[in-house]
Formats: sequence, C-alpha cells, structure tokens
Amino acid sequence: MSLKKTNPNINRENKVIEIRGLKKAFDDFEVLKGVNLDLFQGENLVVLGRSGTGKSVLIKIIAGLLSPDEGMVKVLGKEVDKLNSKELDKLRLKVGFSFQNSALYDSMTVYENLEFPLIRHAKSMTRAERDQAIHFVLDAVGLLQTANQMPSELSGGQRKRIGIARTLILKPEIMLYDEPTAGLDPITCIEINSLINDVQERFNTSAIIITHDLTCARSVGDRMVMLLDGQFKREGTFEEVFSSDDERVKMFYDYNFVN
Ligand SMILES: Nc1ncnc2c1ncn2[C@@H]1O[C@H](COP(=O)(O)OP(=O)(O)OP(=O)(O)O)[C@@H](O)[C@H]1O
Repeated sequence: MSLKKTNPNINRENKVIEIRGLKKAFDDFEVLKGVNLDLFQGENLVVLGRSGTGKSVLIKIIAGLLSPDEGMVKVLGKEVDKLNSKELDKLRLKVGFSFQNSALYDSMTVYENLEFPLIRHAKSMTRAERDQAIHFVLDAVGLLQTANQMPSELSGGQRKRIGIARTLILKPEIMLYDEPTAGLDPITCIEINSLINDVQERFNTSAIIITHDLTCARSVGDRMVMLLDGQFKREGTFEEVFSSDDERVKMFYDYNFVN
C-alpha cells in the first residue's frame, strides 16, 4: 500500500479553513458537538469516521450549503455565516466540491458538462478560452478522448475523473472530496488516489477528503482526523490515529482496512 509523500509546500502559517466550536443539530439530533479543525494551505487532510457521524454535514457547512448552529467557520479568511448571499456565492467558487455521485448532467456531453460552469460563472471568457480551459482540465485528468462522449458511456472511474475536472475548471483554492473512491474497483481507486495527489501538486490546492477507504486515506492524506461522537478525537498521521486503545478506533480499522 502506497504511503503519501508529505507535500513539502504545506504552509502552516496559512490556515485556509479554521473551525472552532462548530455545532450542528437536526431537530433534537446533535450531529456536530463542538468541532475544531484547521486546514493548512497546500495540505490534504483526510476526515475519517463511521457512517452517519456527520462528515458530509461538515463539508456542506464548509461549502456554505448548510449553516452552522454555533461556532466559527472561517474559509479563506472569511466567516461563512457572516457573508451575504453574493459574498457567499463568490467564496463558493473558490471551494470545489467533488460530490460522491460525480453529479454530471446525463443529457450533456463531457465537453458540455465542463463548459456549463464556465458559461455560468466565467462570463467574460471567450469561446476559445473556454475551449482551452476544457482541454486543459481534461488533459489533467487523463481523459481528453472522452470530450464528445455522454456520461452514460463512461466507466465509474471516468465519471469520477470528469466530476473532478468539472470542479477544477473554476480553479478552486480548496477541494472537498466526498468519498472519492466509493464504489470503485481497487485499481481504479489507486488511479483516483494518484489523481488527488496530482491535483494537489499541479493546481496547488488544499483539500479535505472524506473517506472510509483506509488505503485511500493513507495514499492521499498528509494528515488525518477522526470524527467520533460529534468531535475530532484523533488527529495525526495514519499510524498516530490508529495507535489507539479506543475500541471505536480499532473497530473502524478492522472493518475498513482492505489492503
Ligand atoms: N439535511 C438534513 N436533515 C436532517 N438530518 C440530516 C440532514 N443531513 C444529514 N442529516 C443527518 O445527520 C447525520 C450525519 O449525516 P452525514 O451525511 O454527515 O453522515 P456521514 O458521516 O457523511 O455518513 P456516510 O459516511 O454514510 O456518508 C445523519 O444521521 C443524517 O441523517
């Protein structure tokens, strides 16, 4: 199993995400009970945790798709719940959200799927500039040849790559990956892990990666944190996180470690 080579360009002086005392409940159900988290510029941070522990809720709050009940959530220096909708829209463009199901439009070709966010958000771009940007991201994810294909003609791994390309096309500073390897075969998982590391290097992004896949965690994470009972209770390298006597941590390892 490949171990992530820590990115030497991580800037610990620059927190691109800073979260303090974050709480979020749905009716009486408290999901996040005081989460503290820092993401440093250039870092790939893996968020681990059992199903239903609130990992997706956390990244939806970071992306401004859900609002926090309490606490501070600062993204790229801005407190998200203090922004008006225009400011929030502007910030959202700097935070690329790669959804679990890739979220491609089935009725559009790959090219059109990539052009759509540019037409919507980069109105000043000419057609030729859009074409160049589309070719650039398609090349970056190794799928130039699929430009005229429909999403239904792609494999699961290819759809995932196009989903990542569509996120990258708006040049985000932060990438949020929700279960990037879910449902993929082991070889395709390795390819996606390597793409996540390529994106970090080539696009100079910082990222939060949510995963159950410990091979993925180990291959892409410069650092990892584990959400237990609504808070981050373990933090560090893969070895540090799992060198714990906590039964919940041991169980998580035993059930999810496949390699
Ligand atoms: N919009 C919502 N309304 C009500 N409850 C919600 C909402 N979003 C999430 N929840 C609840 O919050 C809890 C945490 O959900 P979340 O999707 O963050 O889990 P997760 O850790 O990402 O799990 P998984 O690994 O299975 O994706 C779940 O019990 C879920 O039902």
